[in-house]
Amino acid sequence: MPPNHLLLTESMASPLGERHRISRRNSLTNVSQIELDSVKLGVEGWASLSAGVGSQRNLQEYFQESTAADEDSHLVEFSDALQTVAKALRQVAESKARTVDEAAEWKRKYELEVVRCQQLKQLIAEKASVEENQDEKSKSVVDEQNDSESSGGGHSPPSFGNGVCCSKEGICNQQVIREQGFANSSPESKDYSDRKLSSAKASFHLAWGCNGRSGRRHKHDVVSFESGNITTAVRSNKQITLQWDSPPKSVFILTKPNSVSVAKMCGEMVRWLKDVKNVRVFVEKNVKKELVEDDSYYNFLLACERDEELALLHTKIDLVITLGGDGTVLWAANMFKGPVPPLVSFSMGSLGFMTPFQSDRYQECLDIVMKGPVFITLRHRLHCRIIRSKDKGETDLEEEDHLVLNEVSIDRGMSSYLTNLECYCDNLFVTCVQGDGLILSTPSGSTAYSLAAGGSMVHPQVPGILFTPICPHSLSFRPLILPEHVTLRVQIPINSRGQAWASFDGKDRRQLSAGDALIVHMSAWPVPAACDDESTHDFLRSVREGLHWNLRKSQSFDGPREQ
Ligand SMILES: NC(=O)c1ccc[n+]([C@@H]2O[C@H](COP(=O)([O-])OP(=O)(O)OC[C@H]3O[C@@H](n4cnc5c(N)ncnc54)[C@H](O)[C@@H]3O)[C@@H](O)[C@H]2O)c1
Ligand SMILES: Nc1ncnc2c1ncn2[C@@H]1O[C@H](COP(=O)(O)OP(=O)(O)OP(=O)(O)O)[C@@H](O)[C@H]1O
Repeated sequence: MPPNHLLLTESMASPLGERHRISRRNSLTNVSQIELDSVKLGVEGWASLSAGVGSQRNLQEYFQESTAADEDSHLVEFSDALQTVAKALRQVAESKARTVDEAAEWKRKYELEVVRCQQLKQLIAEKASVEENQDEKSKSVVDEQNDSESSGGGHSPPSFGNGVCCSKEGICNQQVIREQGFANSSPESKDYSDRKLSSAKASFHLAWGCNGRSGRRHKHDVVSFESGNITTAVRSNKQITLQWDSPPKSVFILTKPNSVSVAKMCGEMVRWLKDVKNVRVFVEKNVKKELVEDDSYYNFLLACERDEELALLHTKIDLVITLGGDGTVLWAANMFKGPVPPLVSFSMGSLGFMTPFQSDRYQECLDIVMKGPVFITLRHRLHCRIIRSKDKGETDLEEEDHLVLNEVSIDRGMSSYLTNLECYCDNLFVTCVQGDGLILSTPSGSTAYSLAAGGSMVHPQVPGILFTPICPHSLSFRPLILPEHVTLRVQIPINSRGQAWASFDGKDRRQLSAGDALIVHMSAWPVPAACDDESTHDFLRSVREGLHWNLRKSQSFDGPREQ
């Protein structure tokens, strides 16, 4: 027995013990395997000693090396296993998010289909009533003729314009305003007065031409109505013209709050619209109250008192007028969750990027717009849907919809962590936003928050969705512009460190928790904004005058020095 036998067996105990533990954890070995290993190690150690190489130091090094190598290989195995599990978890999360997304998309299609069916039903009912009216009319004419023939005189029957325009033109914006169920209303009932208001809504059509108003090229009608509401079913990047078929009869004025000059202008405009233009004027509830408090003359003003009335506002209003800045335009757009009547925005704010009309020339401007034809910019909006995933339960999903004219932004709010936003475009993974957040903007919003975050300025008629990161923590994360038809999904990963916050046109902040998703696509309901001059001229003027774009003193040229 060598003198250091004792030392040898003690030194062997520790590494084998460690190995034993690891093997047990992995359930790969059993007792006999460990015994075999011990014998092997003992023999190898003994052999090296007996070969005369061994010293106490050599033995220690030998055992340290073999232990480290063993541990390394098990750690590698362990980390491989962890990676496989992580990959599987990610695939499950992705497929779940995809399913949620697809469900939302189907729901959206279903809702559109329901709307379409309702409109078709309305159309059919409308045609039937027109035919009935015509039958009755011809019958009464025949009756009258008979009467006059029999009595030798008489007068014409009362004329109801109901549906004549629609029967003549096919689809026009009159159709949407006739709510079902009015047929039996008595003249005293509220329904009847609503109906009177509704059926007085003006009719118009849109057209686009390649060279604008003065162009010689033929202008084509754009059938972009769905029962009279402007949709983006047919989008055109050409200049669009709005032509009234009958003059506008009802106007809704929206004003910036807490401004004396705006309130004064509103009062003046209301008088002019009533006395000179003879139109019905709607204002917000609080505005009517303030005006009436000052002067009882304003008692004739109409205001929507109930939410249900607000939801049907588009069926009563021919023209929306805003007095304020861009915020008032956003406010007006937000009031219409579906179709939006043509909008005329007067500049009474500081920047006024989307407010082309000068308020001191309001009579002249409104005269032109109400007479038509007038150029309009179809400002596209984004439809945003928050899908909540409470406790990750499949059935426990809450949904919430928003329509934005500028943008939806997702930021880190009060959290000091970087955002971790997984972004998908039509279910294709795009990127993970690590930074302060992300802006999904319309071309109209490209000159607002997105611009401040480094996004491009885009003409409002260019169809697309801007994908602009906010302070990304990566040198190569540049903004993108995606085509208008895509559906974007921003997913808060389950393992996200912090929460995120979504804002819609800078308002209605909503917290997004891990597992929640935001789905964004182009809405079918744009804001038809009247142009002062023409869409491109208005845009370039705003860029130059509002933002002082590329303002620089020209270099001087005094000519070459004379030799
Ligand atoms: N860092 C930023 O630039 C920043 C930060 C937050 C919000 N915003 C913008 O403010 C908007 C909300 O506007 P608000 O008036 O209710 O808030 P606000 O009163 O804070 O005004 C924001 C400013 O943005 C301007 N603005 C708004 N929409 C614009 C557009 N489409 N093009 C050019 N400028 C525009 C307004 O004229 C105003 O000067 C949000 O939709 C967002 O785009 C910008
Ligand atoms: N009718 C309204 N009711 C309540 N709030 C409104 C209304 N119209 C506008 N606002 C809000 O008032 C704020 C200021 O409005 P707006 O941006 O039009 O004026 P401004 O700040 O003077 O103009 P600018 O944006 O050009 O600087 C905005 O936050 C907007 O959301």
